[in-house]
Amino acid sequence: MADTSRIGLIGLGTMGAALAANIAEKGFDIAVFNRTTQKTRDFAKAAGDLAPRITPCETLEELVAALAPPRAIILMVPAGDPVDDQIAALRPLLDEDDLIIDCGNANFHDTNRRMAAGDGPFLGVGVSGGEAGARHGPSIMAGGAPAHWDRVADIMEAIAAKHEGAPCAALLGPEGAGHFVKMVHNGIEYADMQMIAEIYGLLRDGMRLDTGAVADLFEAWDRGPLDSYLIEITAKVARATDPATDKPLLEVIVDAAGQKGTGRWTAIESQHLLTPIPAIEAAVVARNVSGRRAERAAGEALFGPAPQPVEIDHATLEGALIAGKVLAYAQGFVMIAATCEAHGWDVDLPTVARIWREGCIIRSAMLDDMAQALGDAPGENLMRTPHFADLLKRHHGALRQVVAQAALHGHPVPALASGLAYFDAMRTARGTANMIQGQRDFFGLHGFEHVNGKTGQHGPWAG
Ligand SMILES: NC(=O)C1=CN([C@@H]2O[C@H](COP(=O)(O)OP(=O)(O)OC[C@H]3O[C@@H](n4cnc5c(N)ncnc54)[C@H](OP(=O)(O)O)[C@@H]3O)[C@@H](O)[C@H]2O)C=CC1
Ligand SMILES: O=C(CO)[C@H](O)[C@H](O)COP(=O)(O)O
Repeated sequence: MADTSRIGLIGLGTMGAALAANIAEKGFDIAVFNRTTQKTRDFAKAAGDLAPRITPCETLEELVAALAPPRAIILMVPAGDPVDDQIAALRPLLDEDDLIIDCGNANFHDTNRRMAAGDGPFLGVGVSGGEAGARHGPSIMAGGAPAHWDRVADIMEAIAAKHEGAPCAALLGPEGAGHFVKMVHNGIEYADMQMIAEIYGLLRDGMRLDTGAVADLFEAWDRGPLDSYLIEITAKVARATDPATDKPLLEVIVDAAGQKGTGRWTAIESQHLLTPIPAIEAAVVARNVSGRRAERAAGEALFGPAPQPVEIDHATLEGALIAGKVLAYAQGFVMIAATCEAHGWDVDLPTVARIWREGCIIRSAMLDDMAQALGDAPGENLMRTPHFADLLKRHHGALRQVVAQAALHGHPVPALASGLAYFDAMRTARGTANMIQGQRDFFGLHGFEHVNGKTGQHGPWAG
């Protein structure tokens, strides 16, 4: 096998196959390998015009031999042990300057560990956009050493989505910075999806809209300030029919959401950092609750169904989603900033907003303004930047209406409610934690700070 391919890829699943075809289409010779050989053969057979650029390999040795040194090999396999196992199998076959690029949804702590191991050049690269994005232009969030990124930047930029001609791909920082940003991207994705699902619930159970009317509404919203990929596909999902039953597809999909870990990791990490991201956390919790189907049914049998009819005008629902979305993104950006500080990384938030503008699942027209706002006010919470503060001033009333009406009529809207609670808490100069400090001191003599500035103070119960 001639060592002529520019790059290798392991893992021809949903994402790997699409990414490999994208790479070949952009003119780079690629060698591919998959654990199950038949998949490699099927991929090569289906390659059509791209076949001359693709070298299918049936062993790792063949893959390594097919690559021009210094080699670069993408891993597109499930996060966790499969990545470690694949690295362990590959490294002995590679030269010491050959580069392994993990393009899966790795936990960034694992990426930090793999880089620190010093077994050879390594990049941790988050890829977003699902199968279609991987095939035609994803958003690419990389972490690692600039010298390693430079070796494959031309490929990554060629295959990435473009926004106004600029590639949605960037080296965001050292170590696991790319996988960290992808993780927070997914956390925002969870919140965005959950808020949309909550509004869908109000339309379905509160206002008795059929799926066609739901689709019409989301299509209309996609032409306004909410213009985004998730709103667009929400309309398409609502419009779809189940071929087996001819019913609306949404009626035959079980109401229990799956999850692969990135949302949960975001929530866990935020707790370690003491950085509040309640809308994202609420969305993770909502997925966990969704899985408790038998318990929910038992609750309904005991207490009666919660959701009651409610009338909320469409403009108010739209305004609530606008405010909720801004607050979810604001929480995600604050979390990225906090982590950068903790790890000594210097991830540029406007760059993150720009490379999310196209290709990724949370792409949204609002990200243009977010990139601008974060650039104009470095270090500021997005919710206090002039443009988004103005949006929140205009729409927090709608969010409040929706959360209040939902609560009064028994509709669970945890992400919207958490977004609102965050907004209210972050605009309340005098909070209520003085009571908590008093209680802590009462039962544990933990001490409190006096308003006169003296710390380590105690109440009259001490001593
Ligand atoms: N699907 C999506 O929308 C997105 C997924 N990702 C991430 O991309 C990665 C791949 O996801 P996706 O393509 O959806 O997954 P798929 O399940 O479609 O494919 C997984 C691939 O990994 C291979 N594989 C699985 N386990 C092992 C193992 N232990 N050792 C070697 N190879 C293995 C499979 O090979 P085999 O054929 O032998 O089973 C298959 O080729 C994941 O980290 C995922 O989180 C990132 C962005 C979006
Ligand atoms: O990374 C992605 C999108 O950006 C993947 O589709 C991921 O699987 C989504 O997360 P989950 O499966 O937990 O919903």
